[in-house]
Amino acid sequence: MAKRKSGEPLREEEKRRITKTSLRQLAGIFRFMLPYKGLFITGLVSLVLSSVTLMAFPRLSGELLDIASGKPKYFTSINEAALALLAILFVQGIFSFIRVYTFSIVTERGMADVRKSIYKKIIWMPMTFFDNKRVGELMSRMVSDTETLQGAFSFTLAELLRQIITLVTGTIIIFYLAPTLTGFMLLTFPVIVLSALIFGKFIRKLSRKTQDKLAEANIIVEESFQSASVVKSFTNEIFEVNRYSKAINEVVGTALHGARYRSLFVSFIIFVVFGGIVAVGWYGAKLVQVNQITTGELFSFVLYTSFIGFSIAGLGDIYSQLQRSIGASERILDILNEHDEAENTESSPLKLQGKISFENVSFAYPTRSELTVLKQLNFSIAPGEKVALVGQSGSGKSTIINLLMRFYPIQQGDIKADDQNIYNFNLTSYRNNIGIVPQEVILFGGTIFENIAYGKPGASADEVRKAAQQANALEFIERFPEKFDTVVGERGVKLSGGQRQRIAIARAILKNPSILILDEATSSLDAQSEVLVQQALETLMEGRTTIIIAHRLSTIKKVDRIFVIKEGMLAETGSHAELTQLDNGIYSNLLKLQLQ
Ligand SMILES: Nc1ncnc2c1ncn2[C@@H]1O[C@H](COP(=O)(O)OP(=O)(O)OP(=O)(O)O)[C@@H](O)[C@H]1O
Repeated sequence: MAKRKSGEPLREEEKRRITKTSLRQLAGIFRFMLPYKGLFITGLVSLVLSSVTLMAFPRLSGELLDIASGKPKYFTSINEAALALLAILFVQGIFSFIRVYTFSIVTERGMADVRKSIYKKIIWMPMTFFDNKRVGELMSRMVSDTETLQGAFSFTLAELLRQIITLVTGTIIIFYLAPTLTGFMLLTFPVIVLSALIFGKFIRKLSRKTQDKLAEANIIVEESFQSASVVKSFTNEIFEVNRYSKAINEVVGTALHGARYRSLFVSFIIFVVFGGIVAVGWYGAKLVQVNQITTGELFSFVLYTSFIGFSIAGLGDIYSQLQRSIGASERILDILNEHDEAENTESSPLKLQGKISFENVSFAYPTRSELTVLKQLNFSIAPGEKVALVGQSGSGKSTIINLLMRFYPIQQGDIKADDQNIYNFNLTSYRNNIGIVPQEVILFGGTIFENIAYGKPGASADEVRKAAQQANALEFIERFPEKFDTVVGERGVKLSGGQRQRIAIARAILKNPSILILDEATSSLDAQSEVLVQQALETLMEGRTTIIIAHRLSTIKKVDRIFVIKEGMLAETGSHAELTQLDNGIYSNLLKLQLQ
């Protein structure tokens, strides 16, 4: 997710009206700053003091000129005035240091708390949440929204306050210093501000168009790089180059169209602003001539107005930063207010025997409520029994496992473990009793040791070694130069499919669950790996209730019972021998197909 720079025009979805309610949204995030409120207030006070102190600077600079021309007001010598200026710089330096440092502490710590809270929230969300959200979207919540807020708390809010202080005190001082000149200047002001605002808005619209075009071109890059194999297999390199060139040419066209107006805008602004300066300078010089103000006062006036001018110019950017921050805090609060699965009760030790029963279970995924995936499903599996789920793709096998894992709430019926409703257990205690060896083994980027110990965080080296041995993994691990410390995953050694499966088996052995779920890999391993994996699985299955989503004949033959699932219902049950005897049975037909 690209970081949005300040000064970049806001996208339509980033626009937020700054109202009481939207500011309250931003304030909602403030609760994360509350633990550091003492520091935050110190920062605020330092900010006010440093801004106010700095406002003495233009006046004292003017005083230097007045002393030189023999019309001193506050000091008698240039040296004295220069020393006072240095003292002011020094004092405001101290205040600025305190402000920046305290704000940094508050935002770094506060935002770390926000990040931890979002992460904790998301990782505890139920599966339905992950079905609805894309990982990229969640990442941007974690990365760019928190970054925007960090900017808001460490910089934007402070800047807003500083600009307002400068604007208000600056205007009061120039009114006091040279009322007629200020009056004259204020007359020229609306013309400059209004024309800049109207023209500026038009220019921003144009530059947003360029950005949209650039985004379109970037999508082509992203898509084609991600699907490089598709591009190549269709030999569409030239087609893609042309597509990208066309998109980039459009960017240039739109950008140049905008550039014409931007160039006009820049020369216009320079003319108007400097025109204003000339007008004020002309009028100021006349006032000096008739001794209504001193040269020093005119100089101070010019400095103050430039301070004020910069503040006004900065406010526009701060306004869009604030809008962006309100959007970010809205999205973050939305996530933080979601209902997660974290339970208030401590997980207690629970050791199930492993009896499983589905009683009249009907289910539709929350994201596709119109499709009933499981229909009045009934079955019971005895402790230690081995069952294979067989059925066509989409028949509902994985769904049965998802429900057993309590990934989704069911709409009808009961799922029981050891004759108790599974929804009555503490979720963590319950899931601790189930081990899964998935079809696609996903290893984390750490070492082999860490990946096996994932099954039992805090496991000792001996336990991990023993699990690896039982999973037939020890031999290949020992052959790596770094043994258990070998880094797997994205970087480092890539493990073969069979090796990855054995790591997953070792992980499950270490977890020592009463209920085991094996989702057989569809892609076949070479004969030797297959034997090693099978042996490891048999060790793993010993004494555990096992449900296998079966694809291989060799596994199916060995199980106690086979459940044939058809369209979310149990169509046939029995042992391999029993089901093969059925004339025109689904299982026997499937078998014939496989054998063919
Ligand atoms: N997360 C989900 N959200 C919505 N619908 C889903 C979800 N997961 C699966 N489905 C739908 O539920 C039905 C059953 O899918 P399921 O994954 O249980 O089938 P399966 O028998 O395991 O298939 P396969 O052998 O291909 O893995 C399918 O129609 C599928 O499209």
